[in-house]
Amino acid sequence: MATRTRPSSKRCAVLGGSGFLGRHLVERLVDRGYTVNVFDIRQAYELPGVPFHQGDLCDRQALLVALKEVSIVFHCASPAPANDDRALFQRVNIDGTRTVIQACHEAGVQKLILTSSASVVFEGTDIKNGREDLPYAKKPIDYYTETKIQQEKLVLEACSKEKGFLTVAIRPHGIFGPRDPQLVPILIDTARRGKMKFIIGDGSNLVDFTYVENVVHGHILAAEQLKADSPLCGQAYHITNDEPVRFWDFMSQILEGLGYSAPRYHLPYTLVYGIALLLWLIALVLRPLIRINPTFSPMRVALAGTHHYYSCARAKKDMGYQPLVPLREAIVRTVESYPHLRKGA
Ligand SMILES: NC(=O)C1=CN([C@@H]2O[C@H](COP(=O)(O)OP(=O)(O)OC[C@H]3O[C@@H](n4cnc5c(N)ncnc54)[C@H](OP(=O)(O)O)[C@@H]3O)[C@@H](O)[C@H]2O)C=CC1
Ligand SMILES: CC(C)CCC[C@@H](C)[C@H]1CC[C@H]2C3=C(CC[C@]12C)[C@@]1(C)CCC(=O)C[C@@H]1CC3
Repeated sequence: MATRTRPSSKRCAVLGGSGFLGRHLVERLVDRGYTVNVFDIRQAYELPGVPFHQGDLCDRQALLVALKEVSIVFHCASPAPANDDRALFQRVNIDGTRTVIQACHEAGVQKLILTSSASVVFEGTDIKNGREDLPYAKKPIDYYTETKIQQEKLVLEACSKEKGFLTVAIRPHGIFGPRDPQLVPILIDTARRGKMKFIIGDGSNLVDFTYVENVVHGHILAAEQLKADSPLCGQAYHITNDEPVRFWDFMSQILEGLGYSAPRYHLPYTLVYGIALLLWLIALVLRPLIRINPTFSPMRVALAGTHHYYSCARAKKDMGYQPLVPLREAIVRTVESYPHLRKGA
């Protein structure tokens, strides 16, 4: 094997660095004095002093260029969860992650920080203050979750103190904040189409929504504290705002903040879930002829109608994690960042 110069511990690469979380991570890393390479299938922005490498993470040769002399890799690339393309999830989240691990070995990378998801343990039923020792979902609710589970296992199993390759998985939940392409835009689009009138269930279910800067903070802490003698090696960590909130109160605050009415009428959870499942099956059967993506997918209905909040005690204990931005402030900042989605804009 060719001799490699030892990479600086502040030299990193962000895979998926054009995405919502990835870009916030890149900006914070640059602020903290890291040298950052961005790798993504598309280039969404330019940042002075930040080289951009466009490529597919399934392409090992393309990855190797971006990983040259890098010591830390943050892997936060994934197809969007709303996508229903099983083959794409398999290719990117599973095969692609194998390729990332292999490329890290070849490039002499020392640490791999994976953005996993708290939903790897979610099966569509209540989770209250769930800890990381909950078993992976036996019946994952969609292809996204199924492949995030396999991806997390691959990364954590690759952790090897002997080889000097350390890995950790961060499991955020319900990330939101400026430039998020999912939560706020989908919510407002649904409201504009007159479909945000109903609360699914009794509205008392508690959920974690996590401000993007807190998720970034969790990733950087993990990278800085991941050492051969630390408890972080090969472990998964929930990173949340540590302030579970009623799902429908959170949605109402965003809606009202942007000038829309909050939903008021209740519909039984099982009825809505049954309809969502039926529509999903119809969409599956019709797929060869037409692609339909119903707004209320079974996954979204389950997320909207059950408790699912997670303990981040392990992250507090092992890496001194504390959310930096409280929920109330995070909602204000988020609402202010979407003037174009305000009612009447
Ligand atoms: N948003 C959330 O609430 C949560 C997200 N996560 C995880 O956080 C991570 C980041 O999510 P988020 O920022 O919301 O997602 P984004 O879709 O905004 O970012 C993911 C980025 O990865 C890119 N990408 C997709 N496929 C490939 C590929 N084959 N090669 C290179 N780049 C690729 C995407 O490009 P393109 O857009 O063109 O597909 C996109 O730029 C993901 O791993 C996700 O699973 C976990 C918990 C919650
Ligand atoms: C139409 C409304 C009932 C819901 C609108 C908001 C939803 C789009 C979001 C509410 C919870 C979010 C969420 C995710 C995506 C966006 C929501 C469904 C994830 C599935 C993103 C990826 C993950 O790893 C888990 C997230 C859970 C919460």
